[in-house]
Amino acid sequence: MKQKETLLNTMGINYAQEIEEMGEDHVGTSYETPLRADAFEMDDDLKIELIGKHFKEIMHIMGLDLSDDSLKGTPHRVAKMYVKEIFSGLNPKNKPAAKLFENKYKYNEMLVEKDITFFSNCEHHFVPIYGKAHVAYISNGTVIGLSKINRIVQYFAKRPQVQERLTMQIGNELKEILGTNDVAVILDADHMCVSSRGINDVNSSTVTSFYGGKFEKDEQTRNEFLKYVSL
Ligand SMILES: Nc1nc2c(ncn2[C@@H]2O[C@H](COP(=O)(O)OP(=O)(O)OP(=O)(O)O)[C@@H](O)[C@H]2O)c(=O)[nH]1
Ligand SMILES: [Zn+2]
Repeated sequence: MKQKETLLNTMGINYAQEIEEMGEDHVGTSYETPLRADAFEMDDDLKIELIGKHFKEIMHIMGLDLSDDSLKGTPHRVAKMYVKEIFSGLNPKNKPAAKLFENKYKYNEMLVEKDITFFSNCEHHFVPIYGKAHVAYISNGTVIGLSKINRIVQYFAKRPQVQERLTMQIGNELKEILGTNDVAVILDADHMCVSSRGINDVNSSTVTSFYGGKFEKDEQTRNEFLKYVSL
């Protein structure tokens, strides 16, 4: 109960003032998602309750009749979807465990996991970004379970994102887990904030890349990766 009271106090005008007073301090300076230090003091159930309340208010302001039986469950549905699904990657407790193996078979070539479908959301408009991720690494004695590469991509995608940061978060996470700089990531994605609104361009897509170690320094290694990836 105390938790709820304290946290409710952070939700209104005071919260907005607090952010303003912090100025640029609350903005992340690196590839980390800019999160406040108290981001996970609230548990998921409370987050769902509060987001639902605010979403209901948004729908009410738009003039929608919340007694309509198709609309009345929407605030809770959206809140649950935000916390448990499309933004669940904000919470480090949802980070996938990386199953690692010893590279006993001494496979020393690059491994490419390509065409990993991902869904994310643009942090500027909160509408979908969706596309393919292509990931490569060269083992430094450790091998990662293939599905864990997909899971790492999905984990960082499930945040409000810009594509550049998503690319770097995936690349840096793999470097850390695998203990090697020899990691490459390419994302090729469509932004619905560009296609379904605004400039309404349905044909353009965005390509971003991350090259570490040999992928950065050695053109032949990079070209080999690019050969496997069809954009
Ligand atoms: N660099 C980058 N920009 C993005 C990404 N996703 C969306 N954007 C852009 O963020 C910008 C936000 O610009 P604003 O001018 O504040 O927003 P807006 O008025 O809705 O702009 P329009 O989309 O041009 O209508 C837009 O140009 C988006 O295309 C991303 O992943 N990376
Ligand atoms: Zn956008």
